Amino acid sequence: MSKSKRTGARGPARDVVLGLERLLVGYGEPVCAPVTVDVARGEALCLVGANGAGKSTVLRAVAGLLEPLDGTVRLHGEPVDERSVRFRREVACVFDEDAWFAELSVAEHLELVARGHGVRDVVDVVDAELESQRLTDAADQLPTSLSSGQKRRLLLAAALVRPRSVLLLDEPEQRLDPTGREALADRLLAERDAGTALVLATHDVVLLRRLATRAVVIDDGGDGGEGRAGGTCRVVDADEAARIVSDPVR
Ligand SMILES: Nc1ncnc2c1ncn2[C@@H]1O[C@H](COP(=O)(O)OP(=O)(O)OP(=O)(O)O)[C@@H](O)[C@H]1O
Repeated sequence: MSKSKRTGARGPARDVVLGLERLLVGYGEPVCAPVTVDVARGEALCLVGANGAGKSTVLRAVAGLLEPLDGTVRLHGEPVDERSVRFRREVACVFDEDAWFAELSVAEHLELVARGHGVRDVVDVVDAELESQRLTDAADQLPTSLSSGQKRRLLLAAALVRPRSVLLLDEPEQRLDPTGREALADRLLAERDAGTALVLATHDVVLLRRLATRAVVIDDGGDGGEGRAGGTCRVVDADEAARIVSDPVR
């Protein structure tokens, strides 16, 4: 695929949605070097790096779930505030969490999320997403009775039945079989091309190659993630990121 196709809306008319400015994250101590990057409508920024590099921690700060140690995250130029209605309306997250109401079925969960976000035609929207996630046959099951891959697809469905301009995903490929990974890549590509700004942590080079417009490579400086003295966060193009993920010792 040509670079111009993959870079989508990048260019003079970029409409920046998210801005990370010398964002430093961690738990008391930084887990990685500061990161400065922005993401526009129709772009997908991938966060790549070894286990423990800090990808989820950066995502949590972008989602407003973790106070940065330093620097800022801005949504449409305003500092991120997870409590703000605009932020919650615009930002959908797919994190690795199992938070289900024990007594609600798969379909009822999705209907609750869609209704809570003011979606019209809730039943049609939920049915379409169940179909897209291959969960139609499981619509009446309780989420706790789903397989781990099905639970993952339910989390994704919950983010996709509601309005959003930003989609944050933490290793969305986890626990999906090859068919599920292909479907995920197709779905996220359509999402990106519809104008959503995506930020995702991933180890999946296929997803990276198909989806990324740019990437942040988080490198712990070879110290196994304990110290950050030699660590870097580099913004690279998608091809460079794919090379690094395919061959991490380079
Ligand atoms: N709640 C926490 N409290 C303290 N340290 C944490 C916490 N969560 C993660 N860490 C540490 O922060 C560092 C970065 O973890 P993080 O989960 O962000 O890495 P990651 O790049 O997402 O890794 P992976 O690819 O394994 O998912 C690790 O050293 C981890 O042990």
